[in-house]
Amino acid sequence: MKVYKALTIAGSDSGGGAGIQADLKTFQELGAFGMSVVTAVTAQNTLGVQGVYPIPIAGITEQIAAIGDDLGTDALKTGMLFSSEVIDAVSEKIDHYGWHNVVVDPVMVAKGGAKLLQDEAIRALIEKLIPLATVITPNIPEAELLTNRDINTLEERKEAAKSIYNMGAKTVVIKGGHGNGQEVVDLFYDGEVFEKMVSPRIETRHTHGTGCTFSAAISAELAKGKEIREAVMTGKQFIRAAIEKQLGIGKGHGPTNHWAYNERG
Ligand SMILES: Nc1ncnc2c1ncn2[C@@H]1O[C@H](COP(=O)(O)OP(=O)(O)O)[C@@H](O)[C@H]1O
Ligand SMILES: Cc1ncc(COP(=O)(O)O)c(N)n1
Repeated sequence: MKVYKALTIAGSDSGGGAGIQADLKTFQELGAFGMSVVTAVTAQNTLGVQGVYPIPIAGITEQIAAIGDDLGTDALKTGMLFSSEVIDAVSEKIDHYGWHNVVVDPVMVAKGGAKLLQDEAIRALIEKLIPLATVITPNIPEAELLTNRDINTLEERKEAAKSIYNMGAKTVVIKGGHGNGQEVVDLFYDGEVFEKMVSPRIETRHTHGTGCTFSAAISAELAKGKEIREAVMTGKQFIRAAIEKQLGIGKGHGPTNHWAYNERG
């Protein structure tokens, strides 16, 4: 049996809806062997983030080396990286191991408002990590911070996608979960064509971990050798099912349902 390996380099969410936990569940559902590098531990649930405990840099680079020197990986994603020091160290290691199929989810702020990336780290993201990205998946507020401009119209979103592409990412997907209207439009750009990936907007407050799950699904598909566009389409189908059949747990913004895509829950 061919084993497809996928790695997540991200923060831990004790509540299980986002971060490392969402990523590993997604990898499992899509048939990839999941591995993880924890960059920070968060005390978190559906009500918000109660605490952030960053892992020391040596602890992060040793976890990456443990994987790089033994198992290797077919694809990886990055999520919460927290500081420019972590971004520098992670980028250096990705380069060192020559890892391809790199999905960058430029996580900055949790849905409840807690900061998951320090302000000054945006520069490191642009200079070090984005040039290594096969796919980058900012939401609209993240795309605004990366490009230093407001995004209100589709035209402005296209301009932002071009600008992020010019920072060195091979493919840019600006997600539309934060917009409003009947449809959710994720804008895909590969340097040649723009494609609007459209699905009905599901009315719900249970969207904790949607970005994490979406980027993890893309990584699992890339690990299996799928083309980038196809991987993003599957990511969109996976997250749509997960939101549609959300679990209704927790007192606040609940997690999505990682079983739903395979119709097991
Ligand atoms: N209410 C919704 N209905 C349908 N799809 C959604 C909804 N909210 C988010 N999505 C999808 O989930 C993915 C993550 O989007 P988004 O919520 O913008 O990211 P983030 O979690 O990073 O803020 C995207 O593919 C988006 O289309
Ligand atoms: C550890 C961790 N990483 C990422 C997110 C962002 O979650 P979302 O996917 O809802 O933007 C989070 N809340 N916690």
